[in-house]
Amino acid sequence: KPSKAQYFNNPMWPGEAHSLKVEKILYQGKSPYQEVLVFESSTYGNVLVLDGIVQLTDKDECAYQEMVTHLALCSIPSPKNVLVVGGGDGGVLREIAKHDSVESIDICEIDQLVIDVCKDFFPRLYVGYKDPRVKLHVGDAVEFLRNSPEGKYDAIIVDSSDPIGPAQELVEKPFFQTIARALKPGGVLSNLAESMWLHTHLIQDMLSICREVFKGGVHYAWASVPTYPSGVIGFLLCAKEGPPVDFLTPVNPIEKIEGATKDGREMRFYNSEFIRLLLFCQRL
Ligand SMILES: NCCCN[C@H]1CC[C@H](N)CC1
Repeated sequence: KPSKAQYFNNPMWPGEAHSLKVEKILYQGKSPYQEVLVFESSTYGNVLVLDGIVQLTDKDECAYQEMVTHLALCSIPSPKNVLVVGGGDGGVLREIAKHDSVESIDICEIDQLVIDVCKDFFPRLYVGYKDPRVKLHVGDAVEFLRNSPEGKYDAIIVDSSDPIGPAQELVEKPFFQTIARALKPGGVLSNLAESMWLHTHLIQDMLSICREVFKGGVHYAWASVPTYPSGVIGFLLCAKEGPPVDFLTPVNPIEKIEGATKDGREMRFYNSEFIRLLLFCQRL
């Protein structure tokens, strides 16, 4: 059991710690990559923790999964081939599946244990794997992307853990170059991009790398996720050179997705009013 002092030692957020009241430990184990913990909290439902870092909770996962997915997929007219890097819990798969234009969804997750644990304890996320368009690859995403055909994907979503440990190389230039190579001209990337309160230097580094690699434009967006440090998480929205992409003027009919309340496709966070507000702010 870590000492109280050790709680403040995470290099991603030194000097701060976050706590949730634990009702019951549901799973505790270790994969070749990380320690995996699932517990039932008193106020946020079930919680997934990897190497001591909260990855998602039942209550607020919708904000992250919807935003990291729809900010990208709503910015291109009709996404067909989509790749998820990481995302082993299945939440992003669930969100991608709401887009009828999508024909194939590849997912490359390095840790099979994360998938197995989410199957048992996060059914509302694991439902993403039920979609027949999903093809799961368990392995290293850098390797997977290197072997992917050039220009295969309309959109790539990098839903990784923090850039320490297994995900360290996912914020370096070679990785973004392999992403750009795998995207179609005018294809889009939505990439986890940490907190603007805590990681400004990392975000600046990622922005400058992405501005070199993605000539179609780079934007930083964020969402409120109360159980992430500082209560917000960011996303880098990048477009590969080609047909113009305007992230602030969604071309993919959001109403069509939101309107489809059939079979539980309603949104719990993302909505077109919100985007219009963003548009409005952007044009002030
Ligand atoms: N699909 C949920 C993945 C969560 N991604 C990360 C979890 C840890 C956070 N500090 C940053 C986002």
